[in-house]
Amino acid sequence: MNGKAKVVTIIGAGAWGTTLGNLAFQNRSSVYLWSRHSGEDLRSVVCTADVVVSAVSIKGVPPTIEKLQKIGLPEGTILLTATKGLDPVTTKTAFHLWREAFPNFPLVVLSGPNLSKEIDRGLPAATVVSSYEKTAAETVQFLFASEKFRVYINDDPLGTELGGTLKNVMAIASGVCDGLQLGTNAKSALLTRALPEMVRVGTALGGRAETFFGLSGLGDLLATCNSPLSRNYQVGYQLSLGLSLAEILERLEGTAEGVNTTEVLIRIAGDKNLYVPIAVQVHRLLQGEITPAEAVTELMRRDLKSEFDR
Ligand SMILES: NC(=O)c1ccc[n+]([C@@H]2O[C@H](COP(=O)([O-])OP(=O)(O)OC[C@H]3O[C@@H](n4cnc5c(N)ncnc54)[C@H](OP(=O)(O)O)[C@@H]3O)[C@@H](O)[C@H]2O)c1
Ligand SMILES: O=P(O)(O)OC[C@H](O)CO
Repeated sequence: MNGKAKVVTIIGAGAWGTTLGNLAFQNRSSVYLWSRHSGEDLRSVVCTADVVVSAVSIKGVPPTIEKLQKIGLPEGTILLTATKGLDPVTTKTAFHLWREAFPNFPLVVLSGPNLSKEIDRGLPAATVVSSYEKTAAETVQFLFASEKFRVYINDDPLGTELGGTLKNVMAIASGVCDGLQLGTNAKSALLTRALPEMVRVGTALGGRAETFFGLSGLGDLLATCNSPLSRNYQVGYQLSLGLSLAEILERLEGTAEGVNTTEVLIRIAGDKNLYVPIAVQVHRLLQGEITPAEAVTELMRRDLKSEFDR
């Protein structure tokens, strides 16, 4: 299948699934946006699709995979995952879960600095689609690319996905930084130190270091850590105002994957002996063990070290 795909089924009618559906529709694809609440038969909309997109949050990935395994997809269907999270049970990324479940299907990751509300307004943005199968990546590239949405490809799906996943933890820290009005120097220091922390974890989990310096790593870090549109940033910002995590999540519009990702990341870091000082403080903050101000103090009073150590 070359050029623009004709039939796209998007599983998950949340903010991101809806935005991706609109992008594909504007490119003249036939788009089915499927939600658990739509009442539509999933089998009928996936079995006719050239591309099946999973735009569900990480907690929805295992049940979605289970449904599709029961249905059985036609050979050659391209699977595209747009989730940015870590599975709390296995600690795996969505790419890993999809790969294990559908080893013989072309699998593509989409990740980048993509705040859906900006894309919905028609503002220009760029993203990355990544796959070990270049033809599948190119098909997805043409499926979504437009003058408003520039789509790059690469062949590091894990690194691409982990950039988008790990930056959510940093976005919570960034929201705290802004909420406490710590200033531009502090924000710059935080984001600059966040990137090597992401690289350390991301490469330990199989991503390539260079990928984290691209759109799906640094690009998404900058977008999410600087925008009040980010749900993860909002969590950090509101924690800094003294709200409890439970209060924040109750009022939050949509999913903040970083809350779960932080917890899983701390487990991974413990198992693999990875140095993740920012994530540790975000975790303690989310657990209610320390205040936002104490988290900042803890980061500032660590042993002095060489800039490029560990
Ligand atoms: N919003 C963005 O700007 C953006 C951009 C890039 C990436 N992402 C990523 O895309 C993913 C979805 O984000 P979102 O913004 O669309 O979230 P959202 O608006 O909160 O929607 C949640 C989505 O997850 C699905 N879901 C939740 N629990 C599920 C379960 N138990 N079983 C099956 N499906 C379940 C929902 O499916 P139903 O429709 O069936 O309810 C819905 O599609 C996240 O990993 C996020 O990090 C979001
Ligand atoms: O609203 P957030 O924090 O999930 O961020 C949305 C996207 O991941 C930004 O690229």
